[in-house]
Amino acid sequence: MGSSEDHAYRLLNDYANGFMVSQVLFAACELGVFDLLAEAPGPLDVAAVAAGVGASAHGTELLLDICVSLKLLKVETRGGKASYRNTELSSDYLTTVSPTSQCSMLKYMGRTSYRCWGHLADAVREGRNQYLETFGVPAEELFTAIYRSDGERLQFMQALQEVWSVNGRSVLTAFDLSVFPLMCDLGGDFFKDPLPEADLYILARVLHDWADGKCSHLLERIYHTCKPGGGILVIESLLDEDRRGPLLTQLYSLNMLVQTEGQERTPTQYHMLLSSAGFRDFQFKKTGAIYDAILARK
Ligand SMILES: C[S@@+](CC[C@H](N)C(=O)[O-])C[C@H]1O[C@@H](n2cnc3c(N)ncnc32)[C@H](O)[C@@H]1O
Repeated sequence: MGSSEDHAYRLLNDYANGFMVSQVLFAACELGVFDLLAEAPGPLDVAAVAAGVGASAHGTELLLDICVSLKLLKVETRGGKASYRNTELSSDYLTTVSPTSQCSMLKYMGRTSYRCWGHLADAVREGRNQYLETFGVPAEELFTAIYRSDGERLQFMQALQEVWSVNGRSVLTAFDLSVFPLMCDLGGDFFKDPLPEADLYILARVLHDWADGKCSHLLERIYHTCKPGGGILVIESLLDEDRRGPLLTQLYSLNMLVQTEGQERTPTQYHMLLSSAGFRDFQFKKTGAIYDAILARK
């Protein structure tokens, strides 16, 4: 007990040091390490990477070697000189040119979510998001901090799309949507503006931002505008019914606490919200990927 050989102690250390791994990813993307290596004609040494990303040689060397340990980079040493190149993982997901790039998502997480998570204990204590403490923005303005500049707005938009470049297929093929000729992804102010008439309304990662009252208000508005026989496709990460998993969805729910007014929900919770708004024929599909799909009909 209590020795560094102890499994429990190692696990504790892994958990405690996990934030450093996230920061390595965020920083390497922010500095453009993977893009530089993707554009280079061959592997680059520390001095070339440091010069290319405008960073210190010492810091760059530490960062690159950790990336090797994390399997984000490969290193080869010739004549005592180390040269680095991207692995398949970083080429696929960490270079901006890749169609499955997650760079904007990681930059958004580093610049926005991570900063809110720094106030997690307060969020738990107070049961509300931490925008005021983190960005000086009123807690009820959920998207003011995220859209705090044109650059951040664009970054967030790209981040949203990046997730679907990897996860889109599994949620859009969960149900046969060919019976819905006219689909609508809502824009404008969906709480106030008139909604366009459609056969299918897609609400992806929207309900998890809001408390039950606002979700019900939005779903009732959609129900009233939806064509008879039409439907609603809700795309969210579903919690297990006992709310004790999956771990990633539990973490997302905590993220909703620090960043929104909402939470991740179980299939039963979504069923209740949808049926009280009038929707019937509730079906849900766990896709096995990060996001799941729910379909209900008018
Ligand atoms: C978590 S994002 C999900 C976006 C997109 N559906 C996706 O899955 O990639 C939530 C979106 O809701 C939008 N939003 C927030 N309040 C809104 C409102 N009152 N009317 C319309 N859109 C709103 C935000 O701008 C943001 O783009």
